[in-house]
Amino acid sequence: MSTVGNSTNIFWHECPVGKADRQKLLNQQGCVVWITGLSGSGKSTLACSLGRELHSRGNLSYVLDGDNLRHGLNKNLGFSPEDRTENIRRVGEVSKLFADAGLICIASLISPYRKDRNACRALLPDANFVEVFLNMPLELCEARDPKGLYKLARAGKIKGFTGIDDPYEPPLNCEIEIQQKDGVCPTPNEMAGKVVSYLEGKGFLHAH
Ligand SMILES: Nc1ncnc2c1ncn2[C@@H]1O[C@H](COP(=O)(O)OS(=O)(=O)O)[C@@H](OP(=O)(O)O)[C@H]1O
Ligand SMILES: Nc1ncnc2c1ncn2[C@@H]1O[C@H](COP(=O)(O)OP(=O)(O)O)[C@@H](O)[C@H]1O
Repeated sequence: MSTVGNSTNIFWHECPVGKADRQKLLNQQGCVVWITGLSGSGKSTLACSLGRELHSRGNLSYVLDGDNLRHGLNKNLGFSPEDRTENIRRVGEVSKLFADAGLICIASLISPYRKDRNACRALLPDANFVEVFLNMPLELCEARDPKGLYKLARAGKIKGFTGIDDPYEPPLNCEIEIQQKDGVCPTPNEMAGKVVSYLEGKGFLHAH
């Protein structure tokens, strides 16, 4: 019996079917691919491309996209520092559950604060958290501006927009960094290929 946070007198109930059993069934290792970067850097594009590639290889994955989760699980949260932290905390916990289910969980959120991403990492065995930094220049993201949000932020109509008047803290030790090469961004397929190669190399795409 123990106390966790505000929960008192709680127990942990162990089930007979565990992570190892599910991984065997799925023939893969559960993990979290955490994609971070500015709005417009290509997070959702990479998440979808990676999801498609894994699906075609027979691997089960699930995409947790920041924008989409704010339509449900996180719809009571805004973009204050406290709300962003709570947003990332919740998605970190959900990602942990998906990884425990044996899936390749693909989380794509701006997740601008290093300490929040590191807290998500700390929920899992370190090797099972694969941080992917979409390191695209602000100028490129702003030029893309598919939702017109940078324009609104520059006009002062959105306050606290990441990269404009709100901080983004780049990772110091991520597993994968995706950058432009000679001023050219890799294609979505190339970006996904880089992540698949990493997962393959680490043995996540097969049962051990
Ligand atoms: N103030 C502000 N700053 C940044 N982004 C904003 C803001 N207001 C709305 N949006 C839209 O919300 C999307 C980011 O949501 P996230 O949950 O990923 O953000 S965070 O991780 O909590 O910072 C983000 O989507 P992406 O472009 O997919 O990143 C924006 O469309
Ligand atoms: N690798 C890429 N090459 C060219 N365009 C891209 C690439 N990745 C994303 N885009 C485009 O950039 C815009 C922003 O991508 P998106 O995935 O929505 O970013 P985010 O989820 O980080 O906001 C979209 O219009 C998308 O088509």
